[in-house]
Amino acid sequence: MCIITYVPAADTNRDINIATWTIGAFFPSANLLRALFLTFNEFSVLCHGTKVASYPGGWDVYGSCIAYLIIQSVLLATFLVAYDSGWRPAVLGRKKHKAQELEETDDVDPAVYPEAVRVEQCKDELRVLHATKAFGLNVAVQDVSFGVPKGETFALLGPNGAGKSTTIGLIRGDTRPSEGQSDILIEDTSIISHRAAARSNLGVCPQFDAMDQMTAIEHLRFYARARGVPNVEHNVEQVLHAVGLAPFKSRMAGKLSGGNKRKLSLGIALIGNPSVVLLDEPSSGMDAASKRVMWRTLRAVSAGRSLVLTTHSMEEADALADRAGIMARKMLALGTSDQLRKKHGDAYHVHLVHRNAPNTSESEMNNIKAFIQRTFPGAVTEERVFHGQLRFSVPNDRTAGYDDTPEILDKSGTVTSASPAHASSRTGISALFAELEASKEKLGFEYYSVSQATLDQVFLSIVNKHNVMEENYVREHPKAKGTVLQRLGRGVKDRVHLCF
Ligand SMILES: Nc1ncnc2c1ncn2[C@@H]1O[C@H](COP(=O)(O)OP(=O)(O)OP(=O)(O)O)[C@@H](O)[C@H]1O
Repeated sequence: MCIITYVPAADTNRDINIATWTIGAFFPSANLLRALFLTFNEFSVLCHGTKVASYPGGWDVYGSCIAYLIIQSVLLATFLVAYDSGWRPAVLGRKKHKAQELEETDDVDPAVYPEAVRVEQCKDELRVLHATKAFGLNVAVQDVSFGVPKGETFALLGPNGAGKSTTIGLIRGDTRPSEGQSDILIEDTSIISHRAAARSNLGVCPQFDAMDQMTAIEHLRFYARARGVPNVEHNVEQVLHAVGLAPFKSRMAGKLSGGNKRKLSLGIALIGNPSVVLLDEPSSGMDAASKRVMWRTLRAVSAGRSLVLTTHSMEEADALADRAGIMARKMLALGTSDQLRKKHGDAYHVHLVHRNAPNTSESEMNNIKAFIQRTFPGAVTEERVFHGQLRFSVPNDRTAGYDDTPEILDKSGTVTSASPAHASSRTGISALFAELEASKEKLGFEYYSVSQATLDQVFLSIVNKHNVMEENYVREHPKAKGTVLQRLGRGVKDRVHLCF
């Protein structure tokens, strides 16, 4: 339009040709547009002076468009294949840099470093090495390292915005790390430099079910063919049975229940029998019963594979994972549930109910509080007493809290001192029970329960310790005191496991 408006009429044809050839050299769509102009002889592009061009294959007719499109197809297809296989021109190379610096300045759980060292040399099916990803100035994942050997389920936990999905994106090869030292190896093949080869051993169950207008079995066949599985029918049947979808195989995917849709997503991830499977919130949106069916399915399919699971449900992580990593941008803590409990939730939580509840007097409750302070040094008692009920937590290693002559309550209710030998024996859950039983009658509490820290409490304890803020919270509440999780933590009540 600009050419027609501003260029003298005698030069219009020449300038339209120059413009469409120049733009067409870079954009395939410009060649299609020129071909359209030629077809309808728009702006008289098909005319040579007063005559219509006689040979359609000429350079100034369709020849230039066809030649440009052929060259562009070859170049772009080559670039696409190269890009997909992980190749990058040197100028776009990732910055060589500073994982070492990050390590030296970080203040994280000491268990994280041995894992980073172990994963450098081990033969785990999945190895994440110094994964780092920044979006502009926002560092979403910083120097995260972990390995998942065959047969292990690893749970990646963290608050919203902690970088879990970004880590999964890095493992999938969809997101490229920002740092030169980062690498992700699947069966010793780098997803960064050999994406297609590494992905042949990787299955992904995404957070949201991506279903098409096909039945369950058609979905599995489609993905089996797309992955180049040799014996499609056999593989599909195996997967249908493994995930328990055989009775629904002929149902349209859109008409499956929420739980069965998740199972179909899991089935798609298992097509081709990959050795590493990523599960992004596998039971999100499922009710309690379906969740448990899903967990059973996951346990059944986990044998002989490395599973990485992201979840917000500590219960799920506790039920499925052999090890868990708690992250908020960087890895904050890592270990088995028991190791994490021991390190970050090493306390027994006790819940007492007085026999006169709910009409208990203040002095009766004060007596119990005084008993707790005397008998369990280091115990933390909740300030509020709920109608004759009281909660307190006792550090597991209570020996450390005793002085040389600790006090205990004898049968007559008077305070006596214990020998050091007695003190050293008063550790562990059995000693806790013994002390509670010995004083139960005198102090008048009728029921009590003792539970270990849950993974929820461990999680809260870790993120509180590291002062982790939920994403956007600072922006919206600049004057807020403490982390969101601290505030949540104040409301969290201990769970009761053993009742007497
Ligand atoms: N494509 C992107 N562009 C810019 N920033 C991004 C992008 N993807 C993620 N981020 C940022 O990276 C950080 C980590 O996000 P991520 O989605 O990995 O967290 P998450 O732990 O998976 O959170 P959630 O549990 O809520 O899913 C966030 O601050 C997010 O805003």
